[in-house]
Amino acid sequence: MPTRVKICGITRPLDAAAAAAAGADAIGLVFYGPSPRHVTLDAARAIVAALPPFVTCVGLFVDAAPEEIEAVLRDVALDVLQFHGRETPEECQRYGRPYLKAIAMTEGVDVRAAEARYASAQGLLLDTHQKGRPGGTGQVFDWGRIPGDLGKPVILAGGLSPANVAAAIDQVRPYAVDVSGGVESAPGIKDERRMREFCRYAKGEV
Ligand SMILES: O=C(O)c1ccccc1NCC(=O)[C@H](O)[C@H](O)COP(=O)(O)O
Repeated sequence: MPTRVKICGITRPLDAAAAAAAGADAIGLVFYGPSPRHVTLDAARAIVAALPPFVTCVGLFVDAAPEEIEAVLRDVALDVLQFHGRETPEECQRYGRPYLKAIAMTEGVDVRAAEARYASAQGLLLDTHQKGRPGGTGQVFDWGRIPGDLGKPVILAGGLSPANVAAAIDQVRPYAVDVSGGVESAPGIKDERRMREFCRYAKGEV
């Protein structure tokens, strides 16, 4: 089975359609105000409407209030939630949707303990840790810190690009790869050619 690809931080309907055409299995919408990739409810609805069938839409939150998440869920057809903050497992699962828990790959992180704690998660998204930046850092972390015997699907994130995604997959063997800055021409603006390249390398087509 080829490695799945999630392209995160989509802010425009045309980028969503281009991501799907490039071969992305999922796209991510950032509902976190301080991010340059933050989307409004109107933008999110338009992006979802631009997606063909069978492309998963993931909504991303950072310690958001439940009322905020519920308001998004009422308006936007999200398939999966992704939590990048200090949300507890109970907070992640209260919406009755599948969810991914992002784990910041700090020096001393215990990924196995995180896996046990977030037993209800559909998968773990392992991302670079940078103080004050809960995601979208554009930086790679040391993939050697990922235990090889995790039971849950691993979504590898952090500084991936067409240039390094094949090596990352070779070393980590993740369930999926997640990219944002590595396929952009500017924050929040995706580059069609880079998305195509990324998907081809991730799926072993080159
Ligand atoms: O993308 C953001 O701006 C962002 C802000 C706050 C929390 C998460 C955010 N992105 C989450 C993602 O899933 C990114 O794709 C992931 O962090 C990798 O980003 P990059 O290193 O730029 O590929």
